[in-house]
Amino acid sequence: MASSHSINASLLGQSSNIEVTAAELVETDMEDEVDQLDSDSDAGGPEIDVSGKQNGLASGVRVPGHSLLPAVRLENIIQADGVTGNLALSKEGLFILSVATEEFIKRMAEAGQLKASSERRTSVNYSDMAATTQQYQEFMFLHDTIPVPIPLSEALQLREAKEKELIDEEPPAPASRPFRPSISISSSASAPPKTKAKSRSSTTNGQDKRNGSSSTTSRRERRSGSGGQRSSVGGTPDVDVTREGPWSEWAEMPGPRSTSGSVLNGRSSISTVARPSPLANGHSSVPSRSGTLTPARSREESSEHASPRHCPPPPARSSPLAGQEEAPWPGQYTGPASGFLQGPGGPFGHVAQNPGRILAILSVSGLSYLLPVPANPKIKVISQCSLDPPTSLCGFPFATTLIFEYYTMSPAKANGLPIIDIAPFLNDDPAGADLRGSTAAALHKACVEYGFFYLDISKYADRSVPEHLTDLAREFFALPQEEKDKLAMKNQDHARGYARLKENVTNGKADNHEGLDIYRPVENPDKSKPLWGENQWPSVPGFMDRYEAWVEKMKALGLIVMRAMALGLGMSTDEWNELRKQVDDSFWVMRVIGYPPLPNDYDGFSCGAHKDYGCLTFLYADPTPSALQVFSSRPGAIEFAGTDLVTQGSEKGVWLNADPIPGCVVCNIGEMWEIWSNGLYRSTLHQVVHRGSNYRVSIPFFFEPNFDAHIKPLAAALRLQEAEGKNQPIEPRRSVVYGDFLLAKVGSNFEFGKGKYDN
Ligand SMILES: O=C(O)CCC(=O)C(=O)O
Ligand SMILES: [Fe+2]
Repeated sequence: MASSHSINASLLGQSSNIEVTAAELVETDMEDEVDQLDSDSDAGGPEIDVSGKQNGLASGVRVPGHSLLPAVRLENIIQADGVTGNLALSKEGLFILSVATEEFIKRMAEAGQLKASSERRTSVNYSDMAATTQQYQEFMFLHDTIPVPIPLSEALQLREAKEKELIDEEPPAPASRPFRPSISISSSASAPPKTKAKSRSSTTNGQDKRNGSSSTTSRRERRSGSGGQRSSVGGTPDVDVTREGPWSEWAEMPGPRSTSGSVLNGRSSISTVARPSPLANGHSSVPSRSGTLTPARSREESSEHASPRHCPPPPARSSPLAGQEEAPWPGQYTGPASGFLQGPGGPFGHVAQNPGRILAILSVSGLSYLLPVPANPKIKVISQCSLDPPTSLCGFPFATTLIFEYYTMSPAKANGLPIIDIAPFLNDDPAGADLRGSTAAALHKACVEYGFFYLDISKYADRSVPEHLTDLAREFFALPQEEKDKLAMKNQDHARGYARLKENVTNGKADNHEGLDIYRPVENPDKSKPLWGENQWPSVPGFMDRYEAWVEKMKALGLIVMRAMALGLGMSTDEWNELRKQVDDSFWVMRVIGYPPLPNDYDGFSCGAHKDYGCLTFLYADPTPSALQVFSSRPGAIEFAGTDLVTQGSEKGVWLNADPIPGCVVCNIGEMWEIWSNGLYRSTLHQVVHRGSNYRVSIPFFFEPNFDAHIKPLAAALRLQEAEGKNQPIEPRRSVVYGDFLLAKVGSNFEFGKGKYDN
């Protein structure tokens, strides 16, 4: 025990500036494990050759075909964790593991070094390593293992306040009562965040402003209350696309990682049992690059490994949804180590700020509690843990630390946004015709009802590709400001390039993000013409190539989805061919956006409420939860929201979290589709409110019509509306040439920067 404390202290503590991690406050019994590992070697176990000489290598030299990591060390770790059960790892398996581990060490060390050098330091310290788990998707799974340190005084204050709050909320149970951990969270804590209902006038061509006072535009339309009319479409198959989809794929995958008090050896010492998962044995699973946990083991197998010592089965009454279908939590796990203790709003700030994945720690000094799980149908207990033995830290007794994880119903179910698998449209296999029909119908329904949906592209694009793009984006955003400013939009046509933090203004308020806009290249570029300049690419190695490849992929996806939508609208082949001609040379735009956390007192949003003005947006975002919000006035959504109704324009509704789902992009339709569909499809308001502690990156790709496309209501949409309206002829409403429409928006940006454009 002492050994781990001393290691922690040496890592974290400077006598003048003592820092502790949240994990230290949540004292665990992992010291036992550390001691045990140490004692392996102490007791004459295999010598650990840290020099690599065991492999005949000079220290520190990586030679292909050899590993610096002694196999015996890896074997010890694997055996100590019981990772492979009774199965032995072959020599090759072990070797590959050690090579991969070396690669991991290298990458993480490089990431830490990058952070240190960005602050002009020569030594990489703890906080640099902790920062990597905030900044790089591939290390985010270590979020709780290497929590960002907070000052001791702050941590103690938070803990004290938290304890006081808990004691105020519920009296301790009689001492004789059997220990039945539970926790009380006020129901308001589980409700979606209250976002300010912003009062904005309804403008048809809302203008964005840059630099606060300017009259320039960003690439978003800022309209409120001007959504497309909702109408249901008769005769369309009513397909429920909120299917298991990726959920079923993940059913065998671990959900959120068990809260780990472990700091140094990276092994979790806390187990979960309420929802059987490979984590039930208390081990950190092997992460994929996305930070999701990959090894899929059967439920039986995982419960076998459950440690009864740490994992009492949940009380029968623990879950108000007991017996209902268990759904794994797919999003990025946000552990108490940072989110809870450091989240805005102090203790429970995390809870309030992150509905959907509520975690709570109850540290009790010598008391047992029976606190009722709130009778709130939105809350489902997914795991609980108790830690023993009783211990103390910094003089504070910790008789028992309880950790509960709650989450509201799975986001797809909670937010109701459909998940649509595009796979049937990836080929023309005649056997897939039925599936294509139902997918097209599902798309139609999603566009009528929400204007937003998840597009499952897991069979189309490897997840690692956009993940890598976010890493590249982080590299770019981590550059010194003056480097980024070299790509300023004003150096080109005022549309292509980099916009600083808060430069983009929505609804009169500066957005708390920075971004890089890349547009479809044009022939004969001329930066003196709006939109007609050249793209400005960061010099980050690989950036341009990787992003260009993604653009190609997304352009092709645009055509695939358009075809599916044409089918959903009941268009004939000829009609589709006509529509295709309007989008086959898309004047696409790609944004790379970086969002620092929104300051608590910030009078604005990460990205204010707006509608996208083009055709289709495919949004890939890192796994940060509770950032992108979609406005919905559907009755189901309102019911879910309870009292959190907000008014946007003339509509009452609710902001739903559109958290990322692995393998999916969030897709929404822009205003061009409102025109094509004569208002049948909705272009929906959305906003970003990123209150997490990490730096969020998103990469929306805007698949737009051709520059010269003449957009007007499609005959198929009018037919549908007429059928619905008992065959009364419907007047087409609006029509625009896309390029003119775009210039009207972005042109004013140009005028602001350059003086009036005169062609
Ligand atoms: O970052 C996001 O999640 C959304 C960004 C967005 O809506 C936009 O750029 O239009
Ligand atoms: Fe948007």
